Amino acid sequence: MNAPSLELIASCITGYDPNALPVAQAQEFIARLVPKVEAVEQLPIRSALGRVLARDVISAIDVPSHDNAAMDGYALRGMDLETEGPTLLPVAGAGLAGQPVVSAVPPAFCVRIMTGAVIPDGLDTVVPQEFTSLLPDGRVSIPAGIARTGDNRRLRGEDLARGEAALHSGRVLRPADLGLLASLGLAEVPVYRRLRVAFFSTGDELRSVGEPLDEGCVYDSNRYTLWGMLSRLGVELIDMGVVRDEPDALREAFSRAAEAADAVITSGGVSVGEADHTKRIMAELGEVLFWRVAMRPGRPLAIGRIGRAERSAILFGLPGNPVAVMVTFYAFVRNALLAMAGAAVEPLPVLQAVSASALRKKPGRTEYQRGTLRPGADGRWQVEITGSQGSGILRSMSQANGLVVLHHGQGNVAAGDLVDVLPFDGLV
Ligand SMILES: Nc1nc2c(c(=O)[nH]1)N[C@H]1C(S)=C(S)[C@@H](COP(=O)(O)OP(=O)(O)OC[C@H]3O[C@@H](n4cnc5c(N)ncnc54)[C@H](O)[C@@H]3O)O[C@H]1N2
Ligand code: MOO
Ligand SMILES: [Mg+2]
Repeated sequence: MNAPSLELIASCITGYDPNALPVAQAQEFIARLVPKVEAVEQLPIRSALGRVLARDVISAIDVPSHDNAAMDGYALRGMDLETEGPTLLPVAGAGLAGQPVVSAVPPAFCVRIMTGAVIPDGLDTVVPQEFTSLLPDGRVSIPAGIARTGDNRRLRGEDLARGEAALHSGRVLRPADLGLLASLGLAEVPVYRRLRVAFFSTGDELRSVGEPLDEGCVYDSNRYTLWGMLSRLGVELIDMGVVRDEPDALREAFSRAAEAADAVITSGGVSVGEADHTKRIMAELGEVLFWRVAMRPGRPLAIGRIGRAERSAILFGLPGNPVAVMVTFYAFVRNALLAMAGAAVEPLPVLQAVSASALRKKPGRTEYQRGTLRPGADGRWQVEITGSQGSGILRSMSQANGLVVLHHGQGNVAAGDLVDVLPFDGLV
């Protein structure tokens, strides 16, 4: 991969300011920076759920392969329908799904037909049996005006015609897609190899769950939120644990991570404190642009590359504060990893909701507030902020079901104003 330098990418971004980069510019920068995996593997379709399709899938057959009935009833020729009075037709045979009518249907005859059965040649209309009556002489009676030519007929190729693209490369395969692939008779599909993502927490104060909590320490929660968010993206996870705020330990961890992974995510040590070595070590081993993104939470953020050119990994040095980790993941890392994995990244759904309270907001940065979305009595969505918004307060994140996005240029919000909300369900 021929990777341009970070400075070159940065210079392409208009009005680039490393001290207060607007979120949209940071996203653009990252989109230019990330390479896409190239290796492709062939997988049985069930194993491909959640994986990224690596080639367009073109249908080799018509689906369905024949015109067939959409209802249980009688198949007939539309031209035989009387306009005045009932239509009376003798029955020439029966067709079931998988057991077609074998002989030709004579003119002015109908056949008994079940849903999914092939419509015999020459017939074009299906009348549901509940609209008909069977006369003692064996003829079927269809009242006038209840049937029209072409009713209840599913046409050959109406789902997918031979030669049509069923799915495009970059598709993250969903349950309906597995069904669609199966309906084409495909047992396997080509998908990109899974993206490998290494992650670790940095900080002398961090203890892992299961360890005693020493004086002045906190449990490492970032590896759990990251694990959760990454798991939902379907990437291969390499959990490298907690790394102490020591340059040698960090050097060793970064080198190992860059060898093993396509992307490395760390939390902590990217600010200006005395133990904030992460950024410096990243710069020593790779190329780093340290931004103060104009956002809250998540202002300090180190993005770059690490390792040798031919085996370099993309680096996301996230701030240590637990909510900043999640917000920066949603704002930048999610889409970047999807793009690296070969996925066609779809814009996230944004809802407009009525803010239940006034919100203080300074123009000139993007703010993300944790909120609860509920349907309001007037049919509009309502959003209420979930308590303290400090970037170390995980509880208000856990209580929320979405992030209120207060945009770069936006100022204070009054109670009753409409705000944009990113529902968590769409996020990861
Ligand atoms: N003088 C300045 N100080 C700070 C600034 C600044 O601009 N100037 N920015 C603040 C902001 S905003 C953030 S966010 C943090 C980012 O700090 P670091 O990335 O250096 O992270 P740490 O200092 O290592 O930790 C910050 C905070 O988060 C806790 N933490 C860290 N890792 C974890 C973890 N895995 N699990 C749970 N909690 C974690 C850590 O104990 C600290 O309390 O800097 C501000 N300071
Ligand atoms: O980015 Mo920091 O999270 O505002 O505290
Ligand atoms: Mg710090």
